[in-house]
Amino acid sequence: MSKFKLALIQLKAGLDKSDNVKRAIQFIKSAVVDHQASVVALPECFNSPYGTQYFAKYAETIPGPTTDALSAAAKEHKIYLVGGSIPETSDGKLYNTSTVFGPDGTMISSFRKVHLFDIDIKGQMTFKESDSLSPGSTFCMFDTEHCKIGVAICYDIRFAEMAMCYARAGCKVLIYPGAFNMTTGPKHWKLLQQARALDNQLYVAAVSPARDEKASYVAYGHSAIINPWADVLAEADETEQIVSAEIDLEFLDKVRNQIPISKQKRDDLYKIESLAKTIPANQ
Ligand SMILES: NC(=O)CC(=O)C(=O)O
Repeated sequence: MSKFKLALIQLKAGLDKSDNVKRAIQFIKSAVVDHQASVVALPECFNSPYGTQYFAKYAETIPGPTTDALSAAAKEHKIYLVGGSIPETSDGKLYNTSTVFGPDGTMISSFRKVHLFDIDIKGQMTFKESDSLSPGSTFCMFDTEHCKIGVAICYDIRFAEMAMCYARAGCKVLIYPGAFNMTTGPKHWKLLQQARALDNQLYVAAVSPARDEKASYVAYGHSAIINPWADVLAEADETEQIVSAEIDLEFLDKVRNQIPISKQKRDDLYKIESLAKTIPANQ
């Protein structure tokens, strides 16, 4: 069980929620039949366009119609399914939430985006998820017969500590449903995946919606799977498609044995107090 196939579905999500879900389910079948995937992931906000003006309108409870469809698909195809994310409504609040289903269709975990995407790059990209969403405050990791897999959403990939926590907890694959944009995507999307893969010597997969030039928020696309050596194993262009790659846990062990950084960490030094001791008092 040291090898398995991971497939990412770069879905084009439009205004019609039921059509988005229907097409996601068709693509899941194709990920299994055409790519022999046993772990499949959908993009961030796959049942709704991405934008603060849409979250309330498209939000559902969990469980709800969208997650019921995901559960049935996971059961039908006997796969682990990382259900991208959907706008979730709970106790009068909205969250950007990912759900994970096991091969029997049971929801085995869920995750609410913990770092909300609030940025302001004047004249290029201003976005304030916190205008409508609330952040989650727990992580999400699930066991498979292959390895532990961690899930986080989009902006969460910028926070190296979070990936490190997952790695230290034993995850060997991190899956990020995400929707970077045309300002940050070309510069940061792949670099961040490679950085997290290399920092933690694990596999990183990031799965975007396909690009829709007419949408109010234009997603970058380029879903990708990176190995622990930071090689790009698979990368989409901007169009709707599936990309897949083999996850090889023996290769991961080889990299970790060759460059054994996790055993060489100096946790005794990684504290602000250790800096204070180094800096002469008069500076
Ligand atoms: N959309 C996001 O959450 C993050 C993003 O686009 C970025 O970090 O850049």
